[in-house]
Amino acid sequence: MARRGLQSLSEKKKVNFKGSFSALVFIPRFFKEIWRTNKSLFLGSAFCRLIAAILPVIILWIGKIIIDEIVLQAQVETADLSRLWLYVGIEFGLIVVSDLVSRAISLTDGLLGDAYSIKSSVSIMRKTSKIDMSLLEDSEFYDKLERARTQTTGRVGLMSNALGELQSLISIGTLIAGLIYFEPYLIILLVLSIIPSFINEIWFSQQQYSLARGWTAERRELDYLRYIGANNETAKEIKLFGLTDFIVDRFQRLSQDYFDLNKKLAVKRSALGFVFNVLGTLSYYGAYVFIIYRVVTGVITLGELTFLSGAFNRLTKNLQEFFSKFTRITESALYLKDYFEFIDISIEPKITEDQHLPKTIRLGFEFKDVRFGYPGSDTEILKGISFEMKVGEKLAFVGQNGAGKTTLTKLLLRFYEPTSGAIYLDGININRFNKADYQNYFGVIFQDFFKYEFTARENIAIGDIKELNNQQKIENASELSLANEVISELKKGYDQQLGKRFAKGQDLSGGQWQKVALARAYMKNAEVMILDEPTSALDAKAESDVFQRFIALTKNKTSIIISHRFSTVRQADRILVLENGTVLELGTHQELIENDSLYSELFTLQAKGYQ
Ligand SMILES: Nc1ncnc2c1ncn2[C@@H]1O[C@H](COP(=O)(O)OP(=O)(O)OP(=O)(O)O)[C@@H](O)[C@H]1O
Repeated sequence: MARRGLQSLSEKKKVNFKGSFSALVFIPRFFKEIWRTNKSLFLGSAFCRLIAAILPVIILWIGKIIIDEIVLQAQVETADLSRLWLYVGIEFGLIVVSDLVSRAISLTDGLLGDAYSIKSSVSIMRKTSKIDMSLLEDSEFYDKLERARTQTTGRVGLMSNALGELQSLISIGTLIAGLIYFEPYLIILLVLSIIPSFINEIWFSQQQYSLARGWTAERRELDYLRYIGANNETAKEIKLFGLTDFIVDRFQRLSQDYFDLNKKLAVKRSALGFVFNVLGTLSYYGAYVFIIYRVVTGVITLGELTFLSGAFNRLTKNLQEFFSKFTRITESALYLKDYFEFIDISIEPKITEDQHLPKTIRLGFEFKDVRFGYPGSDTEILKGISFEMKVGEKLAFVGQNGAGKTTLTKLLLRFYEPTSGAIYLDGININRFNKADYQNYFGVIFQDFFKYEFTARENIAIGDIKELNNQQKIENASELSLANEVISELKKGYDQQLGKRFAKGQDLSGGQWQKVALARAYMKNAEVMILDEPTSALDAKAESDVFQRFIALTKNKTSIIISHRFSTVRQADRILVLENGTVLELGTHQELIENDSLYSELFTLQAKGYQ
């Protein structure tokens, strides 16, 4: 097999220098967000950093005064040490303050980081909920979402780094002022020592980001393999089908490629980093020799030597740190770009949603020559669907697997828009209504409903979450879906945690989960009910019970049932038979049986099976 990863890096889009610097424009907006997260913590952190920035030069200065005082007192006959002890006392005080301030910085950064992380995670969740399904299924978009989501800790790191950078800048400024005051020539050596490591840092972090970004899709696959390889939901099949080696091999192959590329880069970075560091040390010793020479020739004092060598040493370190932090900042700023681009995705509807949603349906829905293919796929799934669903009508969708039944409901629910043709509600194109209001019109249970690992009560209330505390409503809904039978057997009843993920959780059987999920559809008195294979996991008796209740409750209510069970389907007012994305037949059970086409064939086949 080709070494997919190694080959693919060069093929992947690389981010250039300009790209990484341009991402810095997001920094001010980032700080605005942090500022809004917690103003007092932000101010506290900024204040502490300002103190921390000017402390080094003051401490070095006091050190110089102490040395000069010692030299002076050693030369006089009757030494007066009182001033010396005062200076030592001041230095001690400054060291204590320095320690206190650095702890305060860690504390405020930690708290601010946590608060910001919560805020940005919430923003991502809220934004995701507003985004079209078609975008969420687009892999390029999904990668962006993943980068925005997984880089939360990176953004918190960016915050500390960026604030630290400002601190370093002030610190460097004060130290340089000190150097210039005594020995301006030392600046030249300083600049020389710093340039190589700066270039080194920028170049490598650029490569690192390119690698990480180019590999988003593969990392997503790795995460998925890691998930299915060690997960209680997949354990049964993995054991039974002996899939461990298959999954582990796939994981290892993919991660080895990434590891190799990363290793190559890390080794190069360390080796060159070492060489450039030696250059830095060399320039420090150059400066040191120069200063010693100046002391010996009597140009500067011993105290000034301590100050200058200390300041030079600190400066080279600070500058190196400044540049490496700077590259880390440009690197994280690129992730910031992903985050803001995600948050800024326009969710403006393509068509003005200018129509008022009718309180109740007057005429019904009409599909007019609806065609549709999923985004990113060339296959047309619905090929010119036209039919009417009158108000109060119970319609059943029937057809073989993949015929397009669920897709039809997804269009009705406006998860996707038809490629051509349109759907009308009381004669108005449904995309003219406010989407959230329109979707609120429906009570739905999906075929692939989600099993929320929440309590039973919450699982049901999800159908209309603002009614979470309305016990009566929850109980009514669970009676209709037969979920009450399941809940009465749970140790903690409605408060029972469901699923296995959390402590004291109790898992349910497929049919039991389905009853709980079905109750969601009953939570609101929706205008339209859609049940997509709601009873596939139920036993025959439960299915019949559930449907009797459904029929009674939805008398004169507009509803759609998708089912493969004809005992259920035949109870609908009319049945729409889909074949390969087209409407094959539409009529009552009796009409279709007499029609002697696909429906009557499938019905007879199933009826025989039950004999
Ligand atoms: N998100 C998607 N992206 C691309 N293709 C999809 C997507 N969802 C469904 N399809 C394709 O659309 C076709 C119709 O699927 P749909 O789920 O509507 O069928 P269905 O009639 O409900 O089938 P079933 O009885 O198996 O539930 C299938 O060929 C399926 O592969």
